[in-house]
Amino acid sequence: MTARLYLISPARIDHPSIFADELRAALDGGDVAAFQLRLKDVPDDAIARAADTLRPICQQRDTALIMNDRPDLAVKLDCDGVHVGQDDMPYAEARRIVGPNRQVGVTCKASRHLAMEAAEAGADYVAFGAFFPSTTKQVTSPASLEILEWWNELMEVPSVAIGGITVENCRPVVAAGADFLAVASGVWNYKEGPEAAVRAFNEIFSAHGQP
Ligand SMILES: Cc1ncc(COP(=O)(O)OP(=O)(O)O)c(N)n1
Ligand SMILES: Cc1nc(C(=O)O)sc1CCOP(=O)(O)O
Ligand SMILES: [Mg+2]
Repeated sequence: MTARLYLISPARIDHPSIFADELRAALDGGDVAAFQLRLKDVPDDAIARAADTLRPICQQRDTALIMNDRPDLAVKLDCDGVHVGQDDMPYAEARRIVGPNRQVGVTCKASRHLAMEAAEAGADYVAFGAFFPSTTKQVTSPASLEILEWWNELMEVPSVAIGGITVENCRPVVAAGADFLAVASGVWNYKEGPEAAVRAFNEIFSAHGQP
């Protein structure tokens, strides 16, 4: 299987209806497996407004809507899943809140042990990072491609690679066997715009899948 794109939102969406046009454009660029609503330092009612505006766009394109950090809001706002980090809450607590029918993804940084633990507990995917310096988040755990290769050889649970991934630098990450590439800045700040970025990522993924 070749890689798929997992799009991460900007940390602030001040005008959901304006951002909706950007998201539509991005999803017009091609396949996007998931869109994570990753709003930081924003009140719950603003997260709810964004989710309500963006959910139908995701549903129309078959893109899973994933809530960051907050399993309670994933349920309340009818998201397809939640992503939790090591400082958010344990996997088991997130699963208890969202139930069996929503996805739970877990940040595993650059740790084989954390990833094994999450997969064995039932996580739907494990996220490794950061593969490159990021302008979105100050990253503290540089990850190397070997962890993706090792995981790909050994495990069925999908891997997500994150951190500073761009159209220009993504090829080795794809070749290492990541199932999903999670990208924020590399799409929203792409020189030719989000639609062109998603198209370019998908062209790289398809080319890699060719015999
Ligand atoms: C797909 C994906 N992978 C990793 C993260 C990072 O989660 P976390 O460590 O909880 O950091 P914040 O994103 O909450 O700042 C993610 N959000 N998504
Ligand atoms: C949210 C996040 N988590 C990371 C990790 O390493 O766990 S890196 C990161 C930032 C992702 O945005 P960009 O694609 O702009 O670097
Ligand atoms: Mg988090």
